[in-house]
Amino acid sequence: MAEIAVIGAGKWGQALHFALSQKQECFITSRTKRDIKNFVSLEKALECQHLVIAIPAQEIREWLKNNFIYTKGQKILVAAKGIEATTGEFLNEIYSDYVPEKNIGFISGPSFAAEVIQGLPCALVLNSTSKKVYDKFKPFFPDFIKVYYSSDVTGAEIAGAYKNVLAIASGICDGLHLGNNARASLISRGLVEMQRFGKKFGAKKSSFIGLSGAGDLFLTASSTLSRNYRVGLGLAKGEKLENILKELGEVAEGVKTAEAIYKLSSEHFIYSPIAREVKLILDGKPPKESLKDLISD
Ligand SMILES: NC(=O)c1ccc[n+]([C@@H]2O[C@H](COP(=O)([O-])OP(=O)(O)OC[C@H]3O[C@@H](n4cnc5c(N)ncnc54)[C@H](O)[C@@H]3O)[C@@H](O)[C@H]2O)c1
Ligand SMILES: O=P(O)(O)OC[C@H](O)CO
Repeated sequence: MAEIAVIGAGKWGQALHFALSQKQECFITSRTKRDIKNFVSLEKALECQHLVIAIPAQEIREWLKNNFIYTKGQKILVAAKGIEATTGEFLNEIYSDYVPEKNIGFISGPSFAAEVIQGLPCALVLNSTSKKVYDKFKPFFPDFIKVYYSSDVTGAEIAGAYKNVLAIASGICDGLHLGNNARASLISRGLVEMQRFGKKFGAKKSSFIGLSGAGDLFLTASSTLSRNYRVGLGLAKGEKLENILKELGEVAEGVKTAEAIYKLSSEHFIYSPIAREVKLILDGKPPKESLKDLISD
């Protein structure tokens, strides 16, 4: 029996499959058949003792409900970064109905799939309340990926999801040609904002200044390799969200996560001005008006 399989063959699933195939055989599966080495059926993938699930945040509840059978005590790594918009639930809350906490971990940190799939150096954090999950998965990773351990699942999840919303804001800022000063201010205020949001849910401060927070935020909010940043660029040009997403053809988790953060911030009275303006812009507010409101706040 193979040891490890990736479920979901999008950009990140394929990059993780490439990385995890360096030291051992690694299977991959997805809902549509792909021409990838070691592509197998879902049934076969689920027989593996170690699973890496790279299905986007907004889809995972339905996918788990319809496809997931947890009978073998598998160890699971969740590779998505997002918060469910309809409920405001974090991924660890959704997965808790299916997988015991001691057998699940969450990947975070700056990691563009396009670079990982070229074997370029990368540092990730494996977040789990059980260090045994880290101990199991760490040996599977290739030498070009350094994997750190953290027990702060909530902090890593919030940081990874929130930075996508801030990357949209940063894309808008650059798309409006507001300059480097403005972008640096936005990113640093964004870091404070996500930390404040995380505190409300019991996240550790240290997660926000490390790889999961600042690391991933600096990466995503300053590169056109980021889908979320590119959504921001399109919005600044006045393009319709629907068209931007169609052209992107890949998931930009920040779009739905902005809704989730807006909902959670309203319910828990958290001051989240940047995420709020991103949500309003996604709903049609002109970006220049948002800027005025942010500065005068
Ligand atoms: N691409 C990156 O650089 C990167 C890096 C780190 C984390 N992530 C995160 O990983 C997740 C996946 O991103 P991606 O880059 O692979 O996106 P993608 O758009 O390239 O692929 C998404 C994949 O999910 C599958 N999928 C979508 N809905 C599904 C459903 N209902 N059932 C089964 N499969 C479904 C699609 O078929 C596709 O293969 C996102 O949460 C993203 O934020 C991406
Ligand atoms: O392309 P994005 O914006 O989904 O970002 C990808 C990763 O999360 C970067 O770490």
